[in-house]
Amino acid sequence: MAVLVLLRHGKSMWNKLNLFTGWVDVPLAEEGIDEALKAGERLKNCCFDEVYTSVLIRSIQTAMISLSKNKCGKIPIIQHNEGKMKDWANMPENIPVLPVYEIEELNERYYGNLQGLNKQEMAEKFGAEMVHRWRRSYDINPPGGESLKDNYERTIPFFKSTIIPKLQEGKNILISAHGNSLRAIVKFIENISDNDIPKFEIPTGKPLIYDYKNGGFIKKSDDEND
Ligand SMILES: O=C(O)[C@@H](CO)OP(=O)(O)O
Repeated sequence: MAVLVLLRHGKSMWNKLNLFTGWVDVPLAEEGIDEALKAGERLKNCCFDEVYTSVLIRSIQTAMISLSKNKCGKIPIIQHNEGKMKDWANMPENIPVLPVYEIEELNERYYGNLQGLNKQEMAEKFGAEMVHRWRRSYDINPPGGESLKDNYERTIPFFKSTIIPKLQEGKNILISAHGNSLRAIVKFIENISDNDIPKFEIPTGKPLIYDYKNGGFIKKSDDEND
C-alpha cells in the first residue's frame, strides 16, 4: 500500500487580489504561508518518498514550507538536471534526501488573455455565467487559454507514466500543485464525469489524502490518522 497526498498551493498574492494567475509566477501571500504550515502540521507523520511540484514558485514554496513540519527526518532537496549539476546535486551519503521534482505538466492551467485581469471585473464585462464556464467547465477554453480538458491531457499522461508506477512500488508521494491541475488528477482518480467536474473545487492549502492499494484509490477523511 502507498499514500498519495494532493496539496493545492496556499493562497497566492494574486489569489488575494482576485486576479487570474495561470502561468504567471506569483509567490504565496502571508496567509498562504500560514496555510502551508497548517498543511504541514496535518501531514507531519506522513513519511514521503518523493515530492512533485509544478515549476511555479507558489507550489514549490507550499511543498517546502509544509515539509518543514515533517517528523520523518528526511531533507527535501530540489532535483536539478543531474547531467549539468551532477557534482552540485550530489549529497553526502549520510544525508537522507527527500527528492523534490519540479514538473511542468503539473502547472496550473494556462489562462491566456485573462492572466493578470480581475475575476470580478471580467464577470461584470462578460457575465458571471461565462466566467464561471471559463473557470470550471471541462471543455470550454478561456480566451487564448487552456480548458480543463487541455490541462487534463497534459497532466494525466504524466500522472499515469510517473506517479502510478511509484505508488505501485509502495512509495508515498506528495504532489503540491494547483487548483486546476489537481482537479484534473481528482477527476481521473475519482472518475468524476465531465458534467460533474464544474461543481468540484479544491481549497487552497487543504491536503487531499488517498490510500493506494490493489490498483485503486481510497480517499481518507480529513481527521483520519496517516
Ligand atoms: O487564476 C488561477 O490561476 C486559478 C487559480 O487561482 O483561478 P481559478 O481558481 O479561477 O481557476
